[in-house]
Amino acid sequence: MTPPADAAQPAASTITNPTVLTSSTELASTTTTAPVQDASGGDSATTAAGSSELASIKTKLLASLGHFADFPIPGIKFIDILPLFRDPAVHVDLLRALELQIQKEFGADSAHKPDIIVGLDARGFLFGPSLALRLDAGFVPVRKKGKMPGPCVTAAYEKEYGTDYFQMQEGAIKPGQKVLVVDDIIATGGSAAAAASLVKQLGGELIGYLFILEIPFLNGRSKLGDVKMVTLLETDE
Ligand SMILES: O=P(O)(O)OC[C@H]1O[C@H](OP(=O)(O)OP(=O)(O)O)[C@H](O)[C@@H]1O
Ligand SMILES: Nc1ncnc2[nH]cnc12
Repeated sequence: MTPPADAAQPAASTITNPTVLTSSTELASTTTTAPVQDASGGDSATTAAGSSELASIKTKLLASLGHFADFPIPGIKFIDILPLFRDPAVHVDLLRALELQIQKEFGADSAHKPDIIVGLDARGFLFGPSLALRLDAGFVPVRKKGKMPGPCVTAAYEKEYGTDYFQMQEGAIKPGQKVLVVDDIIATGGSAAAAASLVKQLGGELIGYLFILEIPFLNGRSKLGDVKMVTLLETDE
């Protein structure tokens, strides 16, 4: 199967901590258009308190992940993000951390305020719509082939354990709209690169990717080209 023909340059953002992406670097001095306010009236992600809150939440989120050997096929170490949604307190923490991470990474640059959050089938649907509401953006799904009515654009891709097809409904993104692609995990990067190809087919402007978790040894970010990639957590498994 031919993977999407996206560029193969490493993404701009670099991860330094092998386990938790804490805020060791200075936080952005300004915020996105949907800032989170802290108790002092400042934007949370710009304060030391915001930075410390983000680090603390990340530790809790990492501890909530599940780990399963040989699923869905032998040799795969499957990381289960579903426990993040079982406990409402952890679910709230997750959304808060994603919002803070976006503030930190994208700052107030209006060029990086998304019009549309694109979530990938199926786990990107678990948090994409909630995040879109927080960012005052629309939500558009990328689905596996054959699930949506009407004319669709299609992209084939290979992932860590197989080949698949993604689709997006024609007209779901208007030409020139700024798009942030979100998903739970980036492994080989095949799924995210296919989603990017669909966004481009519809004329959207891809401004970045956001993942809850990265599996770095699979080097998925090498498939994403020169587009900003933000990840909350990473694992060395
Ligand atoms: O970086 P990649 O190698 O492409 O892998 C990452 C993708 O794999 C998983 O989805 P999966 O295709 O298993 O579908 P699901 O969400 O429906 O379980 C995961 O939710 C990502 O979408
Ligand atoms: N190792 C993994 N764990 C969970 N989801 C995945 N999607 C692709 N690879 C995965």
